[in-house]
Amino acid sequence: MNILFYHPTFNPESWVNGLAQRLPQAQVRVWQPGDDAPADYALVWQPPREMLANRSGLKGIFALGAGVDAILAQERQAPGTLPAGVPLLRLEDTGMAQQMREYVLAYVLRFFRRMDEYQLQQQQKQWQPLKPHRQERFTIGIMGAGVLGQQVAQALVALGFTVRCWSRSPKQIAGVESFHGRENLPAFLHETRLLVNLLPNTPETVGILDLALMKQLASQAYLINAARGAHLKEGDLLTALEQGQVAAAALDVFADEPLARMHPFWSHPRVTVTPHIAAVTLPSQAMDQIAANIRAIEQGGTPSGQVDRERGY
Ligand SMILES: NC(=O)c1ccc[n+]([C@@H]2O[C@H](COP(=O)([O-])OP(=O)(O)OC[C@H]3O[C@@H](n4cnc5c(N)ncnc54)[C@H](O)[C@@H]3O)[C@@H](O)[C@H]2O)c1
Ligand SMILES: O=C(O)[C@H](O)CO
Repeated sequence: MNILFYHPTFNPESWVNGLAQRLPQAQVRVWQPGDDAPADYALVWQPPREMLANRSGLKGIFALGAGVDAILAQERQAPGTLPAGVPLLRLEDTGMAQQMREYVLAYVLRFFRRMDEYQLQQQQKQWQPLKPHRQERFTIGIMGAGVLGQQVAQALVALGFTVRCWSRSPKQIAGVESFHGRENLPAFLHETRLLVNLLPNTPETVGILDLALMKQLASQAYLINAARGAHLKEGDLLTALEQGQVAAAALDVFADEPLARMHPFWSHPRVTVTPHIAAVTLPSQAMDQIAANIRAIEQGGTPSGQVDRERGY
C-alpha cells in the first residue's frame, strides 16, 4: 500500500512516521513535484494540481481538515484536479469539536457578560457597571448543526442558554430547537441575539452572512464566525456595526487570509480578530481516524467523512 502526503505547512516527517506506525504495511512518502509513481491513498491540503490530476489507482483522497471547500474550489477552477470517482474524505471531529466548544463558549460568555464593553470602558478608565443581559432573552442561534455545531449547541444548553440551530435537514439535539431549509431561515433568525456560524462553505452558503440577514436578528446582536470567511459580506458587517444592528463580532476566518494589515477589522473597537485558530487539525487524532478509514476501505467497508462533491461538503 502506497500513501502520498502533501501539506503546505505541516511537518511532513511526523505525519510520515505516525502513519507508518499506524499502518505498518504502508509505504508513506511526501509528494514532490514530478512524483507520478503509483499510490493508493493521498492525504492532502491545498494540493498542487499536478499531484492528483490524471493520477489513476487512488482508492481515497483524505483532506487534512474539516472543511473541503478549498479543494473542491480547486476542482471547479481546474477540472480534473481531483480524479473522478475517487472518494474524497474529510476529518470529522478528531479533537476539533472540543476546540470549537472552547472557542465559541469563550466568545459567547465574553458577549453575554458584556466583557467586550468592560474592556472598552477600561481603556477610558470608566468605572461603570452595565445592566446584565438576561439568559432568557439571549437566544443563541447556530448555523450549521453538523459534527461541530451539534457539540457546540449541547455545551451551550448545558450552560442554560436557549439554543436553536439551522441546517439542511431537521436535527434532533436535546434541548435545541431545530430549523431547516431556506424557507425557515427567517424564523430561525427572528429574536436570535447571538449568531454562531459553523456552516460549510458551499455555493449555497457563500455570502449568506449579509446585511439583510443581520437585520433579521434581534437588535444589538452578536456574531461569531468560525466557519469560513467566504460566508461573510465584510462590508455589510461594518454597516451593521455602524447602524447598531450588530453590537460586536468575533471573527476567526476571513475572505482573504492572512487578514491584510490595513483591513478595518484590525482596529474596529467591536470586532475581535483571531487567525483561523478556532479548531486546528490535531495530527495524532487525525491520523487515527485516517488510518481507521484506510483499514475500512481495504476491508471493503465504508469509511466515515465521505464528501458529497456535488453538495459541497
Ligand atoms: N475556524 C476553524 O478553525 C474551523 C475548524 C473546523 C471547521 N471549520 C468550518 O466548520 C465547518 C463545519 O464543520 P463540521 O465538521 O461541523 O461540518 P458538517 O458537514 O458536519 O456540518 C455542516 C452542517 O451545515 C449544514 N449545512 C450545510 N449546507 C447547508 C445549507 N445550504 N443550509 C443549511 N444548512 C447547511 C449541514 O446540515 C450540517 O448540519 C467546516 O466546513 C469548516 O468550514 C472551521
Ligand atoms: O476546516 C478546517 O479543518 C479548519 O478550518 C482548518 O482549515
